[in-house]
Order: sequence, then C-alpha cells, then structure tokens
Amino acid sequence: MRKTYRRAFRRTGNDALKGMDLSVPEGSAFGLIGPNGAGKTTFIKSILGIVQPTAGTVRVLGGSPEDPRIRARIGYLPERLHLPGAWTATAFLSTVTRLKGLKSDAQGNTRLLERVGLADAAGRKIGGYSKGMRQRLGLAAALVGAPALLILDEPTDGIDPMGRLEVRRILLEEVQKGTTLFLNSHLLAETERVCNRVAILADGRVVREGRLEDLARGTARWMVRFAPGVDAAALAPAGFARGAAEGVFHVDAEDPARLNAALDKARAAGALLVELRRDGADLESVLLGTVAPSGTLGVAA
Ligand SMILES: Nc1ncnc2c1ncn2[C@@H]1O[C@H](COP(=O)(O)OP(=O)(O)OP(=O)(O)O)[C@@H](O)[C@H]1O
Repeated sequence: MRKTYRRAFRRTGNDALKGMDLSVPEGSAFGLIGPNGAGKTTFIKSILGIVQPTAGTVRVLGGSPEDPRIRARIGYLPERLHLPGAWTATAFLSTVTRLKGLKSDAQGNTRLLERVGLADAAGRKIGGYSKGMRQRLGLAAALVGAPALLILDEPTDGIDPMGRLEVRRILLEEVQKGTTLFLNSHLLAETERVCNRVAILADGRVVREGRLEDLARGTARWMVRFAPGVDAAALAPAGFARGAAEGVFHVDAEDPARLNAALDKARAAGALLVELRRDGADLESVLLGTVAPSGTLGVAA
C-alpha cells in the first residue's frame, strides 16, 4: 500500500507510505514502532478509512475500512483527543454509544468508567479533567461496544506511572478476551510489556516485523561494568565500547566463549569486572539496530 499526500499546485507529493505491506494476525497484540515521520499515523488513518491509499488496498476484519459495519467493530483512541469540555463523562459515553449505532447502555458505560478509574468523576465536566483522566476517558470511549479491534495511538501519553499500569492491565485483559490490539506508542517499554508482535516502520516501509522474542533474538550485546579507574583505550581493541555511565562498556559476543575471551582480555588490561548484564534483548536495541537515529536504515542486527 502507498500513500502520497498531494500538495496543492505542486507536481510532487509527500510520500508518507512507500509500499507498506503488513498483516496483523487476529487476536494479536501488535505494536507499531518507528521514528517520527515514519508514517505510523498515516497507516493508522488508512486502517480507519480516514485516509485513502494512493495505491493498494487495506482490509480490516475481513472487509473494507469504509464499510460502516466494519467500522462499528473498531475501537479507536486518537493521538489528539478532542473532548467536549462542557459535558460529563457519562453524557459523552452515551453519545459515543449512539454514534456507534449501538443501543443505549447506561450500566455498561458505568462499568466502563469504573474500569478506567473514572467512576468518581463520571458526573463532573470533562473540561476540569487532567490530561490522564481525559486519556482514560478516551480509552473508555474506544471500548464502547466491545470492539473486535482496538486501535490505540499513544494511549499512555500524559498518564502517570500508576495510571499507565492501570491502562496496561485493561489492554492485557482485552487481549485475553480475544480483542486484537494495534498499538502505536513511542514508549517502547509500553509496547514491550503489552505486545507480542511488533513492526518497525521507517521512511514509509516496514523494515522488520515479527514476534517480539524473535526480533530480540540474535542480538548478543552485553553491558559490562568495571571498577573505577579502567583504561578505555586499553579495552577498545578487545571490542569494548564505552557506555554512558562511569565504568560502563558494551561488547558484542555471540556465545559464552567469545564473551569470556573478551573479558579475559579486559582483565589482562587491568579491568576489574563488577557487573555483567545481557543488553541486547530489549526493543530499544532492536529499533536502534534497525533504524539509525536520523531515521535512515542501519544494519539490521
Ligand atoms: N495531511 C498531510 N499532508 C501532507 N503530508 C503529511 C500529512 N500527514 C502526514 N504527512 C507527512 O507524511 C509523513 C508521515 O507522517 P506520519 O504522521 O504518518 O508519521 P508518524 O510516524 O506518525 O510520525 P510521528 O511519530 O511524528 O507522529 C511525514 O513526512 C509527514 O510530514
């Protein structure tokens, strides 16, 4: 699928998606990650039928994103939420229920507000809500009608750690119920905790996709901390690259023999080992190993 945003009076457009090919398995918790401007929001808008592809097709829940019956089965939390400040949460959810074409369900909506921790604030005007409360109300609105697919754009943005934990709990409950989750978050730790599949998008293309544990496999990077006073220049020939903190280094070693050989060299150079930790298994290393900081492609690990 491609998406070029046409610019008025110009011959060239802005290629946001340059051949995006992605399938999201039903029932998966799928995370989309990538640098700013990679095309994540454009892709989400195309699943929602808000943006039409310039070429190619999008199929969602076995149909077209423009089919109202399909849309009714999708819950969406947008990145920028517009909520009516003069309304109460209760009134807002009943309007969302009506707009989704569902029968009014005051009890169901009360349960949803309880679930997102807004039971006590249900009768208050949304205008007086904090950022985190607004975000949680947005999540409740996305959950109205028990959607089969939940699309969340930066769901924990502006939420404090306790609130984030709550949101994560709700998302995991949804996945357990069989809801397909599609998450766009720049908080990699969130994606890592919630998702079981991840796609890395860079410059309008999917550059890596797969199960989280498969993506993380094969990266054999170690964090090593030596006692203070270590000579970085003496460690460099053994493959140790200086880290951010005092005495911290990173070294690539595919197996225990190579790791120990590198450590032997470090010790021979006078370094005293105080800490050793596997370093390459988190999503951040996978992302940084795939996409260079400028957003251009790096060497995939
Ligand atoms: N309505 C639009 N008109 C023209 N260009 C657009 C439009 N929306 C997005 N773009 C461009 O398309 C590219 C992809 O943008 P998009 O917002 O999809 O990326 P993103 O991965 O969501 O970025 P971010 O992480 O910063 O939100 C960017 O170059 C952006 O400038």
